[in-house]
Order: sequence, then structure tokens, then C-alpha cells
Amino acid sequence: MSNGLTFAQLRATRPVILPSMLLCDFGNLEREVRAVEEAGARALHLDIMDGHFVPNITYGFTIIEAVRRVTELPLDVHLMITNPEKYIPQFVESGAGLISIHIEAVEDPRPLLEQIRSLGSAAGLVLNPPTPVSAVEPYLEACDYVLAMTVMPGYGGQKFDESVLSKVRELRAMLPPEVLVEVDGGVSAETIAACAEAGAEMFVTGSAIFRTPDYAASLVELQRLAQVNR
Ligand SMILES: O=C(CO)[C@H](O)[C@H](O)COP(=O)(O)O
Ligand SMILES: [Co+2]
Repeated sequence: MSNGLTFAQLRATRPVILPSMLLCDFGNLEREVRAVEEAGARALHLDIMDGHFVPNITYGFTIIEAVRRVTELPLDVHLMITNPEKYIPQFVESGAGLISIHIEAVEDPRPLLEQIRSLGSAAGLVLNPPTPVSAVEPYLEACDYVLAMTVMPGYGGQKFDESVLSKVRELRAMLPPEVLVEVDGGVSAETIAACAEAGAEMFVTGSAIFRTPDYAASLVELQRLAQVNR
């Protein structure tokens, strides 16, 4: 099963806006996916929440498979779950071309990051706003991207945490250029340029797209604001 573009192909199109399907209309999922794809999205972000690692519960393999059936876009699957090690092969099989795991959810992320890569997907490591960069530093060479959460995970529509921008700068400075920094949480027309200036090149946007009347206009504006000459 094709899981969309390779990560290298996606990286070549950076900066990348990734609509988060957390706040879309799940009663019309196919229409929502096609709308953001036609609006120019080059990847989708799928938030998996288990009600244990985070206080919210979203969806699992069946929704990923449903989205995979209606688009070839790469699916960036954000695992906000405990025991992610139990499920990596199933997430790859369901269509996840990129899989990110939280450093706060595992003892040692290295084997999981290596397993994700060995199964042909891109491996991401996530850190919450309070988690210091030092927590992920030992594992960076096993990552294709690092996701710096700009809200505490669990819900869309939260307020962007500006204090994370210094972590984005720190990550950008320590990572090799081929490893991308992703931001997720409250990324909008008001905050995306500061994220890009700090070095982010993958931008998860939920409410900044799905809480607006015109997805295409929102996506085009976000893409414009994400272009900065650092
Ligand atoms: O991981 C997430 C929340 O835990 C979501 O991806 C993120 O919050 C998207 O929603 P918004 O852009 O509205 O913040
Ligand atoms: Co997310």
C-alpha cells in the first residue's frame, strides 16, 4: 500500500502546511479531505488520542484507513498514546507515511524510531512544551523530524505557547538540515511566521483551517506566511 510521497519528496516541498483532521467535519470526512487537498495541502496530520496519555479520545486505524482510501497525500500520524510500541506495524499498515511518538510516553524511543523507519515510514519524536530539548537530544540521529508541541496535547483550538519558540530555535540549531522541525498547536496566521523565523518547516494547523469559512484561502495565506528567508 502506498503511504503517499516519500519523506524526502515531502521535505523537498517545504515549508509544509499539514491540516490536522482533528477539527474537521467527520460526518463528511471524504469531502473534508478532498477540500484541503484541492486547497493545496501536501500532507495531512492525524491526531491519535487514547484518553490515557492525553485526556481526550479521537480515532484509530479505521479512520486512517478511510483517509488513505481517499487520498494519496502523506499521512502524518501523531501518536498521543501510551504503549505506542504495541501498534507501530498496524499504523504503518493502515497508511501512516510519517509517525511521531511522544518522548514523554516511552522509556527509550530509539527502538521505536528505528522500527518506524525499518517499515518504510518517517520517524518523528514529539516533546511537550514543558519537556526540555535535552530530553530528545540523545535520539535526534534516529529522527526524520522533531515535533515541538506549541500547546499541551489533547485538544484543538488552544492558545499558542510562545515560550516554545526558543525550543524551536534550539532544535533547528542542533539538527542536521535534512531533519525537519514541526510545530503543532495554535499555529495560525498570527503565529506561523514566528514559527518559521525560529526554524520550523512543518506546520500543523487545525482550527486555522477547519474553523474558517474558506479552507483554500486559509491554506494559501498560511503557506505565504510560512515562507521566510532565514
Ligand atoms: O496535536 C494536536 C492537539 O493535541 C492537534 O494537532 C493540534 O492542536 C491541531 O489543532 P490546532 O491547530 O487548532 O491547535
Ligand atoms: Co497533532
